[in-house]
Amino acid sequence: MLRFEDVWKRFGRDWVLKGVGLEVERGEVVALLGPNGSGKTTLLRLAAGLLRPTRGRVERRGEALLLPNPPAFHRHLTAREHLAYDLALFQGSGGMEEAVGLLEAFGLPPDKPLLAFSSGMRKRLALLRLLLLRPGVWLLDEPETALDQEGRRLLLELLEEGRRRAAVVLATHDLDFARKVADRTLLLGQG
Ligand SMILES: Nc1ncnc2c1ncn2[C@@H]1O[C@H](COP(=O)(O)OP(=O)(O)OP(=O)(O)O)[C@@H](O)[C@H]1O
Repeated sequence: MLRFEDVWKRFGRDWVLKGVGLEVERGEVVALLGPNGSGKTTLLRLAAGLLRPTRGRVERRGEALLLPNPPAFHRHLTAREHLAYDLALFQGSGGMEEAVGLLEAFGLPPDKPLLAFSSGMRKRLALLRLLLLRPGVWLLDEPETALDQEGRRLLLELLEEGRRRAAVVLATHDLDFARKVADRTLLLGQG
């Protein structure tokens, strides 16, 4: 579903990624590890097609959804309005009835503007979009942050679902979390 072939990325004079190779198929969860500034977010943005490699190739089959950290939303919309907007943009996704059911299951108020959501609530909404919009490639930037215990439980369940439906790449600083959820890890920032 996702393939990086000898990918190099430079910003100005600084090389952030140097010859990254990566292949992720449906059914696999790969964790990106590495210190601050080692290029994890850059790799996710390349995978999403938001950046181009300076050298090398990035290939992807199917739609990708990037969950940035913190999640980015149109803050004046309510959760229900935002999901209606998302559904209009994404092909092959679920319907509004499913959206409302998921909001309930994730404990989120449908009619409150998102600017009144806490950071954990925004994170939950971002995770919910993965189930609703059904992308083939899930790109998650520090998905475990801002979540309470119940939110973390939802995330672990969601990643099991992700493993069934998609190719999943996630960036994290939490080694225990990476060990628990990932089939493989890729360590960035090593020379
Ligand atoms: N658009 C950009 N323009 C210039 N430099 C950038 C840009 N995006 C990222 N960088 C630089 O690339 C390097 C890698 O950044 P990136 O955000 O990918 O790291 P990261 O591993 O995700 O870090 P963190 O763990 O802090 O989230 C940093 O030095 C950063 O300043």
